[in-house]
Amino acid sequence: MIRAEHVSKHFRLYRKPSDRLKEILLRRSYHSVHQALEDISFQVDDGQTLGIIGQNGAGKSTLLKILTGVLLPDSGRVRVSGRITGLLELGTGFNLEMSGIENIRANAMLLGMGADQIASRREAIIDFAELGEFIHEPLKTYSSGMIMRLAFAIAIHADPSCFVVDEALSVGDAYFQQKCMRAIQDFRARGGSILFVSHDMSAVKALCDHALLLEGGRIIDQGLPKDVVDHYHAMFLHRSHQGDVPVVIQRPTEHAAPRSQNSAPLAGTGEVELVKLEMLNAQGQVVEHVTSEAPLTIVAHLLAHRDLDQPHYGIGIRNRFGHSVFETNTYCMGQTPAALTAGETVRVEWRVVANLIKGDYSMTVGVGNRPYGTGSFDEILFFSHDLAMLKVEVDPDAIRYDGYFNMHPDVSIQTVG
Ligand SMILES: Nc1ncnc2c1ncn2[C@@H]1O[C@H](COP(=O)(O)OP(=O)(O)OP(=O)(O)O)[C@@H](O)[C@H]1O
Repeated sequence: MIRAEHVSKHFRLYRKPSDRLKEILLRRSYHSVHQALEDISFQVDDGQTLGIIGQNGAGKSTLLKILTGVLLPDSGRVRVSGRITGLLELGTGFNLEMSGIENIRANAMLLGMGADQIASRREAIIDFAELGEFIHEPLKTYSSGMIMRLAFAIAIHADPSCFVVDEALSVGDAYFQQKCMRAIQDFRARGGSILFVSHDMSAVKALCDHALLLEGGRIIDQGLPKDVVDHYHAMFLHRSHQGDVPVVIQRPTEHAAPRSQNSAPLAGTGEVELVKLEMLNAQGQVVEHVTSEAPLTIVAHLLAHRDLDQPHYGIGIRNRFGHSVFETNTYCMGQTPAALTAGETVRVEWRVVANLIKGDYSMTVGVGNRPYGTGSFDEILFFSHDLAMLKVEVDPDAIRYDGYFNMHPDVSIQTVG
């Protein structure tokens, strides 16, 4: 269990190093104060994973340093039941002149392991790191990925009760990253608590039980990973908007229930309104459920409150974890929709085949203007998730498959020997 209670931390910023000395000698202030963390409180229970997200400089590393005891908070306190380890400050305490084996001993002692414990875990650490003969070579001959292997192997074998997973994990190759993720999942299944700090929002949604969003050193949102990640994405839409009207970012208040079709958009200027969103079956009837593999038509009626010279329309389907199963927009599809005049309503009809596995899905709708790049827009007029729910049921006679969706494989089998 990890608990942070009202943790705050500031840094003094000096414009030049000599200002520190001047401050002492002249007894005048030569610094400005930067509040890196302000009143941070949360708890991660045993067997739980908390995702910490936020833009560069939001305070994530500072928070991790305080949790792991590398930095002291100005006020507030942190309580950790047991040992907290991770890859923070990758290889802190490693000696580059010493071999991998020698570093295992030194680093494990730094993490608080006793001599007997180190001796009994040594082979397991060496096996996990898979460094071959390099384990006998000095660390200065290692690549950053090899150092990460060693650091992770030691940290996960140090019997932690809390494990910090941060971007340092991405230094490893794909094979080792997957191995680490499996070890972390096992650790969680045994009751360990995990702090997961990442810019990979899909991973946050897939791995975490809860998430918190930091901005300017404060927690501006916390809750289900899916909702907090939506909020984070909405912040980017906010920033990318170049128009005159401020973007409205609205957090859904009720996590479980889908928002009504006329609720304010999650992000957008509000200059386009979603009047109606319907799903129709092959017979043109409005439905909320569909059989896997059946045709489905999604119809959005969108009312423009201002002229749009290059409008584009987007659609998305997400599963119950908030993972995007499919999304596209008319720009990505190479379409050039007609310009819209204020007061006009446009009917956008998407005809798809619901080749999805059984489950609950939700609809995303977006409207942008003036596209550029690989699917970005100068203006986002409307963008909202969870607008309508779709239940996909499985036809027992259909081809059986698992995963997210049916890729309609073509298979051939030959006897070759
Ligand atoms: N030792 C320090 N002295 C002065 N300012 C600091 C120090 N460490 C961090 N800061 C400042 O505190 C703020 C938070 O930094 P922090 O590294 O915690 O952010 P972050 O969310 O981890 O960012 P990133 O995603 O880029 O790693 C930043 O504005 C940073 O410049």
